[in-house]
Amino acid sequence: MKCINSLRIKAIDRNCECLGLLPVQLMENAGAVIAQHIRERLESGRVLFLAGRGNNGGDAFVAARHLAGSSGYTVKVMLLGKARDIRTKEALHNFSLLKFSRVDVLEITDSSQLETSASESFQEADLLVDAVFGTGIRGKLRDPESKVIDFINREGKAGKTVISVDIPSGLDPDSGDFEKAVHAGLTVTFHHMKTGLLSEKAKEYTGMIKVADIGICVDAEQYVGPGDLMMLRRRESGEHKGDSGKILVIGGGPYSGAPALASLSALKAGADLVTVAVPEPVAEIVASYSPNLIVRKLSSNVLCPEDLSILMDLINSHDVVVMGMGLGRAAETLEAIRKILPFCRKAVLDADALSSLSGAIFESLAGNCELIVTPHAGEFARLRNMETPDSLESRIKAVREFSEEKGVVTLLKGKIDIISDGKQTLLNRTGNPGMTVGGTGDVLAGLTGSIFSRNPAFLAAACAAHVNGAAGDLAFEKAGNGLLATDVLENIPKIIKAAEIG
Ligand SMILES: NC(=O)C1=CN([C@@H]2O[C@H](COP(=O)(O)OP(=O)(O)OC[C@H]3O[C@@H](n4cnc5c(N)ncnc54)[C@H](O)[C@@H]3O)[C@@H](O)[C@H]2O)[C@H](O)CC1
Ligand SMILES: [K+]
Repeated sequence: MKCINSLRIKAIDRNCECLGLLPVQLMENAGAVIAQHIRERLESGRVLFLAGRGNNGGDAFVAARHLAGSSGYTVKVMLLGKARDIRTKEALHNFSLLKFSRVDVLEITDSSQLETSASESFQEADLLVDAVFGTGIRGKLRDPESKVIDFINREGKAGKTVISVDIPSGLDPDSGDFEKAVHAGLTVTFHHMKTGLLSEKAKEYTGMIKVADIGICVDAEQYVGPGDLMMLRRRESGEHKGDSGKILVIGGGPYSGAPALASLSALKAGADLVTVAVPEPVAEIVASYSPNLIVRKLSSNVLCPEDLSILMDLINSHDVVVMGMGLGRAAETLEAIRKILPFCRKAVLDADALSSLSGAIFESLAGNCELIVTPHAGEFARLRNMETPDSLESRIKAVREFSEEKGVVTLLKGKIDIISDGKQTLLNRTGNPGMTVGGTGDVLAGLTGSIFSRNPAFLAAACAAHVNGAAGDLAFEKAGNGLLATDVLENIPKIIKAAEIG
């Protein structure tokens, strides 16, 4: 059964919104499902909704409005807080819909009200709807919410049906931990099972669990979108130089542009410091590309095992090593890469470096180097020693299996990029045919390394693919198929800024 955590839900909601499916529409669907479950358990009678100030409460407002419209029900909403304090615009939207004659709303601002005026509402009710907290619960419980949970459980013990909206209030949706929680008879959770609901300790609180479809479009979940970028770590004020990433790019040899593109891309994606280590003959030219780059000369005209001594300090003093672009495939270069990798904590391997990878290498890295590989279809075929399938479904399967088997994150570039860590898989559909121009892969590798320095590997690779394609789409608007890798490079800060992750 597919399980999901509260951060992912927020990302999917945001992706839905960017695809035109608004949170209030999802809330309307959620509330309608709750109303249906209430009708199935209570043909007529008095229903008390305990509504928190977040969107969990918003779902209850919608369900209350549905029931108020059906004959045979008396509907009361106990709002925990003042309507004017409702933070989430969606919940407020539904609260405003509640100003109907047939919905009685009680604002509970102080726990003492529960001992007096509000307590008979609990006794009179035939069914209670627990919508105090959903996936937005944080930290220690405060009153009146904490007291309301006691009241709900008291009535539940007295034999009343308690339906919990999304999560029994008080349970942590991801861990299932709780200080205290509602004992639900039925939990109606939305879209996917929540990991916390399946935990041993939560079992006695959830009652029967129903997973309800609320109309979330599969694209919001399957394709990288602004919601996923929202999950990236943000730069905090007061950070020190280097906190936003120190990237070591090891590239060049036959080519000098490739390592420069990767290095500049890492800087434009927000890295604080980028050092680029290149063979001696191209060092001057790479340095001439930009004063922003710190250039280190390797010992000869291609990367070779003797360079390890030069590189050791650099590897230790940088967060991520991005390797491959323009290195060429000389045997001594591939040998050098195999010697370097075990000393890296985080690495992005692209282009020629991928030719150095073999089963033994992957095994030697397991556990000490987190690796992201960014092959195109041809490089992926060489990595796997078999053709890269044509169909998207078969490619997804191949990428997932390869990633799981090798213990790496794979970003397989294509019309639709496929990103997997062997368990999760995301697709990316930003980008355009103009991006087949040379150098865009180098830009992507540097961008990936930069985001990876501050985020988990899978999320970093997925978001890098999205940002790179979006930067390429901006370039396409201006230059069509004449776009250059440097145009993509120039657009990266705009995309990063728009996603507020810079
Ligand atoms: N895609 C979906 O699954 C949808 C889910 N919906 C519902 O939205 C909630 C999540 O809404 P959110 O506003 O993020 O969180 P809550 O409603 O749980 O808000 C909590 C509320 O309570 C306050 N609070 C948090 N912690 C505490 C505490 N320890 N003590 C007191 N108060 C606390 C906080 O300030 C919030 O205001 C999800 O569960 C679903 O029910 C959408 O409606 C549709 C899409
Ligand atoms: K709830």
